[in-house]
Amino acid sequence: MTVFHPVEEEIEAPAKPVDVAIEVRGVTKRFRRYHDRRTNVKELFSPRRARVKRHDDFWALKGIDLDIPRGKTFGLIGHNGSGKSTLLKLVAGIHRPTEGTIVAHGRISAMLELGAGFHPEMSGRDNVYLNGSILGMTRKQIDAAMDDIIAFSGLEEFIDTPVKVYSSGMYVRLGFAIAVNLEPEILIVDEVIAVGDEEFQRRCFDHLYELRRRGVTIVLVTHSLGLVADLCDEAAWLDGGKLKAVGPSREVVDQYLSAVNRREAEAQPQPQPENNDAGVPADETEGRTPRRGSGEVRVTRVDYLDGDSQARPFLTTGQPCTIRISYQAVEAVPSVTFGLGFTTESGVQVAGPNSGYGEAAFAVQPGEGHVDFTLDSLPLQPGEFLVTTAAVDKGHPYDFLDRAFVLKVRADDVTEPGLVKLTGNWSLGPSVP
Ligand SMILES: Nc1ncnc2c1ncn2[C@@H]1O[C@H](COP(=O)(O)OP(=O)(O)OP(=O)(O)O)[C@@H](O)[C@H]1O
Repeated sequence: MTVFHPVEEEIEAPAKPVDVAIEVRGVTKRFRRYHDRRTNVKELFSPRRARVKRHDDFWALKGIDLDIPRGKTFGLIGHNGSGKSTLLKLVAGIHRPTEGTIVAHGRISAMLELGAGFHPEMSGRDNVYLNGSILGMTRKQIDAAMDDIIAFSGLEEFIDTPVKVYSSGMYVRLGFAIAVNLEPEILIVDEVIAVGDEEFQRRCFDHLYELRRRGVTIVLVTHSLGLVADLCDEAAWLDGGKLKAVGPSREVVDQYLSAVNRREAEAQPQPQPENNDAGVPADETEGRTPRRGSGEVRVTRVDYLDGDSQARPFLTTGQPCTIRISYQAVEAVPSVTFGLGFTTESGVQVAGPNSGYGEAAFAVQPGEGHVDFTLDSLPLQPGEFLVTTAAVDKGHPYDFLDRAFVLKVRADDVTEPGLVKLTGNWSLGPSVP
């Protein structure tokens, strides 16, 4: 699990900048993907077999230029397969770049794949010595750190057992305990912390914050964007092996989230009243949602519009939006109050706005029409909400559709805990000595 790299190979320490821990220059990485394309007997004996191409070149990284500042915590984000782990492995010296150079100014301690860097037949304790010596530490130095490593790992009872019997969580515990306690100058962590249990993860993060305070350069790959925004000073976004953005972590996370949302919106068909069932109540399509009411006015669909009045498959936290309730009235109804209910899958009622009773109620003419509920800023946080619609008059239901629609909410920036985002102003009062 833990791979330590002393200052060596292309990771030389020239008398160069003091403010950059890792310099990545024009780095590309090509992987050969081998495959046997002989799929039938005829092909197997064909003389042309020799000319069949047996591998593809795959460029996992393309022309990466990056400076990772010394003493900063740096996050790498991007889709699955975008090249994050490959870049970490190049920095850790596990792979060599196909083109370009990587120079690391400092002793690297890396926590990459589960089990890498451990000898399975050796005990946890002996693996600590092994990793420590690879890192260039003396036995005395390792002895001095041993108690802390064992305590941090919580593996007191297993430390003299061969690591081959460890669970994946135990590997992570020992690996992280070694990586952070052997005084790295540059710590590289690839997602593996996520394997540990809740309590251990919290301890890891506390320790990462502590290392950060001590000025250790940390490079982190994670899919937790909140963590990147919180813990990291800067971040880089990789997309298809290319560097898409680099800069202050919150800005990069926001750009990435916007792009993910855009992609999702493009991938999903826009609800079209004529040919799409997306906004049609479930009972109309599957006959399963409880519907009640006298039926003079019936809700026919719900659409979600963005601030430009465009129908969207989802709405965005903090952005202006309109929820459009379409209805059909079989006769003129002088007083209709329209209402919406938002409920989580687990049944928590989040909000229930209505258009107002009595004087404020709408007079509806026969035929089709719609009512808009418009918000300057959507307070719902990302997730899926079940939407109930109601068309009533002072307690008399014309139409009530219980949780018949789904509203998807996405975020363009980092979200807060909870179902809703409260916007308000904070101010500090006078202090009393
Ligand atoms: N040793 C290898 N041989 C061939 N292809 C590889 C090898 N290692 C990685 N790849 C390919 O390179 C691409 C980038 O992989 P990488 O693991 O760096 O992505 P990632 O951004 O870390 O993804 P994830 O978020 O899923 O961990 C992938 O398409 C992967 O299949």
